[in-house]
Amino acid sequence: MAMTDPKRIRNFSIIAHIDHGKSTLADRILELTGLVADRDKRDQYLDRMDLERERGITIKAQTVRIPFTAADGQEYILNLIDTPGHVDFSYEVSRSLAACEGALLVVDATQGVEAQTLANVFLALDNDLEIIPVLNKIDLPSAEPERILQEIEEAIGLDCSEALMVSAKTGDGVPEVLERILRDVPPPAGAKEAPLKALIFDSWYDPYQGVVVLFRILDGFMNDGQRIQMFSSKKEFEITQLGMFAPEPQRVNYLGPGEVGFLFASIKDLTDARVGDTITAASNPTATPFPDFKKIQPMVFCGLYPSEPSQYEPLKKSLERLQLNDAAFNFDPETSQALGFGFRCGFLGLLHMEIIQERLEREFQAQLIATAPSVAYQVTTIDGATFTIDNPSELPAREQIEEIAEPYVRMEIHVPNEYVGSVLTLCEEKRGIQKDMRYMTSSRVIITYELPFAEIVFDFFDRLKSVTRGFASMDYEVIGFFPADLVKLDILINGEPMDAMSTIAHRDKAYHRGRALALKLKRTIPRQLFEVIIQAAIGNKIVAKERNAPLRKNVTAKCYGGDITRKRKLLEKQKEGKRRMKQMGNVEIPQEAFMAALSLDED
Ligand SMILES: Nc1nc2c(ncn2[C@@H]2O[C@H](COP(=O)(O)OP(=O)(O)OP(=O)(O)O)[C@@H](O)[C@H]2O)c(=O)[nH]1
Repeated sequence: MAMTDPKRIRNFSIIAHIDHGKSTLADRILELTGLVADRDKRDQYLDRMDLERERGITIKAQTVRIPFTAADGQEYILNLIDTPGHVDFSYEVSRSLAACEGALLVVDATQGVEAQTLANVFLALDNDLEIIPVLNKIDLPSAEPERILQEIEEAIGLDCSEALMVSAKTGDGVPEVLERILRDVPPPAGAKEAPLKALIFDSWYDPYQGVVVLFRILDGFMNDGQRIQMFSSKKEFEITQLGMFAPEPQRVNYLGPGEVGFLFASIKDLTDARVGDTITAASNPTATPFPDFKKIQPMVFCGLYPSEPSQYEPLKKSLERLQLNDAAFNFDPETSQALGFGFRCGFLGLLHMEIIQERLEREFQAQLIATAPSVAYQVTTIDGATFTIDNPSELPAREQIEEIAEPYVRMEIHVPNEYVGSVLTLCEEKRGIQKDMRYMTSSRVIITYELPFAEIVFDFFDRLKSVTRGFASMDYEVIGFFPADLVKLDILINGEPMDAMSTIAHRDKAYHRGRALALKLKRTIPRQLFEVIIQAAIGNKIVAKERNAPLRKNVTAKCYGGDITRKRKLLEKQKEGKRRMKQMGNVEIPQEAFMAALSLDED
């Protein structure tokens, strides 16, 4: 096979707010170009993992090479590079975009510009991409193409006079999308003679082949069998297989400038092929790697403990396997006085954490106790040492602390104007500092706040959703650590400190939180055969005390006169609860109690 002339290549992504139809449009494109025959067709071909399909989100970037005969009779190669669709993965999105020259900006014609539409557009503009506006779902009676086009022009400043109107569902307008990509997305401009320079925009672990690396060549070319070097670590590997997804993996002997492909090189560790790194030739390395390579840092942490000590080793193995496939996830052994031996795990954000926890339970059937998530804090002690803690129980004693700094995010919230008041109230309650508020259109407002990340970890998204009836969309990025007046809030059960339940709170809120948490725990921890005293403490000061009276009779005796269904329900519920109980001393504590800190404000 001859090397493809870069003039005949177009590399593009699809960017959109969640649910605006990115995956559906990708499916129609594959179908239209004959890549996925009807009988193999399954919806949302690009979302390969079951979990992603169930949740309807795209986590791992996937790419497809699409041969396409244009109206002018010429053969072209379109490389569609899929991007992850959630804020937690914005670095991965930006690296996928860096591998392209253009992007289809898909906007739902019934919804308009949302927070992640804008965030993704900015990432695309940062990467100098040609942006093609595409209005989707025009088959729906509620579509308002005129209004939405105006919104895009006003909010983004993008010329929409030639915007495409499509229905990814029916396929209407999709052929025009392909022709437009050929016309407007510039072909790649790389130098064939220059040293090899390729960008890693995705990588994952395959149990049979080791690490699979997806890359885009900027300059030079890559041969099967070649020795390559990872620029950041200078580690060298020999390519054992070079290929491309068409859409199934297909082996090739070489790839040239502008091409997108995958390689295997007996790489065992995903951290040796990080997204954003530059691949070059071991014999003749490039002097100019891709800029902005960064090792992504986890921002949210929680403890994961086996519910039985005998499950420690299996849990460790499961975590190791998950880590193989996710360079952004990390874990270290930790010991809790209350929970015993377990692991401190770090995630990019809350969604990432949920996904990992779900995968653990699903794929490895591990029984877990997860502690409430926390952010990292920077602590400076009076003797001048500064360090980061990712577990509230590690906070030194008050008298040793000079300063505690917590991470802040800058958040943009898009909301119809009737909900502005509720959003402001919520952000103020969460210690936010308003930075900006402007009308995007006469009825939609963009509110910008700086907020402590810790406050977001505690139930912010659910609250935002409920106060705006689901009409708000948001996007955020971490902007740095800032000092705050923070204290540790401890929980004691029958006088024993429960280190796994410690949280860090702002001094102004700690007292109220302590009381709310104690009350919530009283409700969550089932009554036992003896009295259970639940206390909340700040330093040595007890700020709340609740008491669960001992259980005297059989639980079912509590049920009203012989209502058998209710009785059965209660018993089933108890059984369910049993699976996730942790014996602490002699008190049985259910999983929900460890998460109690997350939803205090609703009560
Ligand atoms: N009526 C109509 N529905 C559509 C159209 N395109 C997509 N949908 C529906 O909109 C929903 C979201 O579409 P997806 O393609 O999953 O959206 P997405 O942007 O890929 O979502 P994420 O993967 O979560 O980012 C699905 O239920 C689709 O069936 C369209 O043109 N018309």
